[in-house]
Amino acid sequence: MQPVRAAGEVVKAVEQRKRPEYIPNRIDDPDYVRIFDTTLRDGEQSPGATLTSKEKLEIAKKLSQLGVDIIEAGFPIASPDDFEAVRSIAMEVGNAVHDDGYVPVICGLSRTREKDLETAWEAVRHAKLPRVHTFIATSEIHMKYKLRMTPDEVIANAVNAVKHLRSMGCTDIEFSPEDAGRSDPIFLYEILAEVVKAGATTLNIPDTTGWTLPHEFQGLISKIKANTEGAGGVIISTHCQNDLGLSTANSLAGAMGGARQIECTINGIGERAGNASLEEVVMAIALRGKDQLGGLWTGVRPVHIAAASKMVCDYSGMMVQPHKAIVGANAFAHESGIHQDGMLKNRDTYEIMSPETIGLTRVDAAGIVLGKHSGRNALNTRLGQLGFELSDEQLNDVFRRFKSLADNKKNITDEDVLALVNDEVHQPTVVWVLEDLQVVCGSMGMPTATIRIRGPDGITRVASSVGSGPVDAAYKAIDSLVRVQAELVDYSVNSVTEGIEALANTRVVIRPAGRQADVGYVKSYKGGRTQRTFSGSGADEDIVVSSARAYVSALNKMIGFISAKSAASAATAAMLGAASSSDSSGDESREALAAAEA
Ligand SMILES: CC(=O)SCCNC(=O)CCNC(=O)[C@H](O)C(C)(C)COP(=O)(O)OP(=O)(O)OC[C@H]1O[C@@H](n2cnc3c(N)ncnc32)[C@H](O)[C@@H]1OP(=O)(O)O
Ligand SMILES: CC(C)C(=O)C(=O)O
Repeated sequence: MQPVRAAGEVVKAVEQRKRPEYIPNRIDDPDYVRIFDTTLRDGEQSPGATLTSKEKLEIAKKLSQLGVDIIEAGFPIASPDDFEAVRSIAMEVGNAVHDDGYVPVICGLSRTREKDLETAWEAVRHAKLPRVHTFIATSEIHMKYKLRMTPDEVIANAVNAVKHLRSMGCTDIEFSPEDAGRSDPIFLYEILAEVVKAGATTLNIPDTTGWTLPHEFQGLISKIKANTEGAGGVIISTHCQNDLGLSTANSLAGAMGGARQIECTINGIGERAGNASLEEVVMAIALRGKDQLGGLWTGVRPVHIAAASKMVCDYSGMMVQPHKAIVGANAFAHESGIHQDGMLKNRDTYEIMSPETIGLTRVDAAGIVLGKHSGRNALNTRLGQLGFELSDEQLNDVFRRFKSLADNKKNITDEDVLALVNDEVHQPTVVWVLEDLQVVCGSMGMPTATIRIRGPDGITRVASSVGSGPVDAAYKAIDSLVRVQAELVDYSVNSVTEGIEALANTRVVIRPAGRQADVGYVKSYKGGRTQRTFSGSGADEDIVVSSARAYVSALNKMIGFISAKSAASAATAAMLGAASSSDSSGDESREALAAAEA
């Protein structure tokens, strides 16, 4: 087994290896696999992923930093903008030679038509290492229905295209028999042999519809390799679409079958279900190349993967799902208790690579995300980071409440944890009880709330207020009677039952503000101090009522804490609402409180 810390060393060692000199139809190291990135061509074919020329140029620079061998920059005949994007990438990125002599090959895609080929060559030819990639379909269904050509016409088109490229001075020529995965292998051998004779230097084998299985694709590649070997030097390449979710597996199987170029995209974006994901292919080879893939290696520097992934997400608008391998938000996050316990004891228990390997740094060394499945060890560790040392008994109490909170709230934040501890330690000694609430709201006029609330002295008071919305109006009405100053830190609503009459469960977190702002801080593990917070929850079919209940409950806890600190003062007594008037209006109660405060 390759332990993870040692895997980090393996990655570093790969990064320090010098890639073989670039020769189109030959690689002097038999284990070196070229990475051909087609994010800007196949990736841009993802519905809705259109990129501007400027974005393409930025991505190409990032790909060069990542160290991919070939950048397929676009399909120049597709539009003047595509042409310009490919041309500027060829001029700029294709001439920016790195200190170690590496510069990416810049490639443009083209049909077999002369005008396409000329446009593609014109777009790339100023790069230091220009390549044109031409293709034509070879499966029966494509030839018959799409191209409406006989197999002989397809061969003639392919051969003429390669010859035309040669005649223009292009010496790095990739040819793809589109839909090879569903083509007759005998026909493939025939057309591939012809294009190699005509001058093709790379034979790319596209599984255009993601139809093949790994063992099948490996077999196809090894037979193609055996059949073309006699034709002279040529590199075999894979291009696997992901329709059955097998693109990475098929690409690796292709490499095991003898392919020495893998086509892939950042985040696996591409036509339909996408393409093989660069980060998956590269990391699989980096981590398992030595022991399981016959010593294969690539020139990609994994430490730039996270940044490249983020850039492609941002520019293409194609978000990565949270559980995406390598680059998903959860790829290095651990939520369940048993895993968190393992991670805290030794990170190799649940991680086969560290996030730093792909250029990520994480705040929490063990990648712990508190949630429904967390255990005591994880919670206690986070509490320790937040500056708390709890007895076993206190931990058990907090843990019980933590579990019930996690049942209703997806993400448990540090604020939640702080509020739980504070709530547990500072139970309310005085209680305001929300009796009634009425709101008027809608698209006309000012949202208004009227509340009837009973104070700790047993007296019921009424107040009204306007606000920016019904919840805000209700909170302001409550504030006018319960005279503590609080700032809302967090507000969340979950429906705890299904259907139209679902029960809304609201949770708020508040902290003392204004005159009370200075009451009690805890040390934060990020440095500095964190103010105490107090949480409250309320449930009701009416979302405003549940919000008001949650707020009153949090206020009660905060008042309990403040009163414990200064129980004897008259001002505190007033603040707690211990005024003597009975069933009064908001104004009367405010006057009574003001008098008591004086
Ligand atoms: C598997 C792949 O991913 S291949 C790459 C796919 N990418 C793209 O298509 C994106 C860019 N494409 C485009 O902008 C346009 O399709 C263009 C500019 C290339 C062509 O546009 P149009 O000339 O209007 O043709 P249109 O797209 O409608 O049809 C494609 C034509 O190319 C032909 N064709 C398809 N592949 C090839 C090929 N490899 N070689 C020659 N002709 C081909 C088709 O048979 C069809 O011909 P027809 O019009 O005589 O029936
Ligand atoms: C142009 C070729 C390589 C392609 O994208 C495919 O067949 O999927």
